[in-house]
Amino acid sequence: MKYVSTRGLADTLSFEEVTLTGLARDGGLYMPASLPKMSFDDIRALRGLPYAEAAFRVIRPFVEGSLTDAELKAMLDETYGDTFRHASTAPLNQIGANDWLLELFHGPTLAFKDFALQLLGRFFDHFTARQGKRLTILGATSGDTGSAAIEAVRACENVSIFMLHPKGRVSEVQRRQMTTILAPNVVNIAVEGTFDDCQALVKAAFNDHAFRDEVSLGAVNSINWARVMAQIVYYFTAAVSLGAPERPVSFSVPTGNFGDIFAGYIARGMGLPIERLVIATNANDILARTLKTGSYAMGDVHATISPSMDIQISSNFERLMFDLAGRDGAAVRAYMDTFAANRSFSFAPAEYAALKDLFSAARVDDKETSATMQAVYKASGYVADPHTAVGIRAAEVCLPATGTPRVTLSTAHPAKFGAAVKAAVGVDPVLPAHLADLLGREERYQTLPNDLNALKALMRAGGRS
Ligand SMILES: Cc1ncc(COP(=O)(O)O)c(C=O)c1O
Ligand SMILES: N[C@@H](CCOP(=O)(O)O)C(=O)O
Repeated sequence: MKYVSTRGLADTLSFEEVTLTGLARDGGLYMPASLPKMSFDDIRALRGLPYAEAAFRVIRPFVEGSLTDAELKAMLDETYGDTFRHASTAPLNQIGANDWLLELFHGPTLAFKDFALQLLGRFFDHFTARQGKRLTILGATSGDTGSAAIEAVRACENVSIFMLHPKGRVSEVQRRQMTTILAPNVVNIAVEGTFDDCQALVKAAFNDHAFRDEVSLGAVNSINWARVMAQIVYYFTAAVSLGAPERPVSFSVPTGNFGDIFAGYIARGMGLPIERLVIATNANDILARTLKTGSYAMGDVHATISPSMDIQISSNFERLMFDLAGRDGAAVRAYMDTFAANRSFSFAPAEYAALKDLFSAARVDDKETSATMQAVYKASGYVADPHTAVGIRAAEVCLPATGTPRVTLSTAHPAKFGAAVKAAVGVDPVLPAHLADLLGREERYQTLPNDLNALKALMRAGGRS
């Protein structure tokens, strides 16, 4: 499998190279040169398989030429074996006659990010050892990627990680999940700014080619194709559990950086019968507005009770733009240049029509999020986290109540957002045993202004200020 950049100017790479490269050198994101297809027979054959085996069948074509079957199998068995606390890894939980939650929070850091990052850590170990290379990871987090990435690489021999989070804008549990990991290869940085500022710093560091080569920069955000790839799998396992390929399924996906829902879009492109994909946003609604108007226009970042989605610039949207624009890198460059200059651009009419054909979208504010948490709790006793509640409400708004099953991705454990959950439903969600003493652990992190030079200096000094 070969990978091409959305901006059309960077080298075509193998899976191994893409995984270690992160952002393409032309500033774009890597995409598979063509999508592997799964026939209805292939999809049917996933029924009842252990998660790791289903993952093997879905992921195998994407890594072709970089990993042998035996290597991939071993990594998937390790990733989805003991590290997840639920026997079915990604269980479905029925909360209404036609409504299911796909619970993706049974991994070590209690959010869907573990599905991809536990695997990515193993790819890093394997490829850096094979190449005799060290990697300096620079990541940005609105709360969940950070802890999942740190957990995944803390024991990697050839990797160090610098993780940026927006100061005061992540929950206490999220912050502590990152800052209490005191391993020598982990540096946590609170940036005086928003998640978008953190993500812009990461991209600016990658676009500084001299610096990127000097420190051998790598990515754990969904900039890295391997992240999206791993997240494709659970769309297949959920859909076949509900009767696919004979019965189509719709998914509602709490969305920030557009990575998780983009994985659903890829699953559909591979042949999975997905009737509708719903983009569920909180008050940071750039994507819902884009669906309504055809213009992708930057707004202000609002702090919400679903803080992991407090994002305006959705990194992976560029991957969709690439497809909408007929995989024309020059067209994507023109859109991104217009966006950089004006903070907005408008899709050509045919592309806008295609976008609306592919996705629905809804904006769910904090009041509706809390009301949804209350309604779900009252109806079924289920305690949903606020991000999941955004997804549940968006499914209600965008999808018919009967017919095609509605599956909402449940992206985080409620205990990560205890204060918001308590305020909405009066229940104090309990952290699992391995995190029970989290609030008493020693924390270590540094604070930096939103400044690339300050960040580069800190990284050059190995995290010692
Ligand atoms: C709990 C939670 N839900 C949803 C999202 C949105 O996912 P994505 O950024 O892939 O759209 C995030 C962060 O990315 C998250 O941490
Ligand atoms: N919500 C994310 C933001 C980063 O998204 P990513 O999927 O690109 O890593 C977070 O929790 O950090």
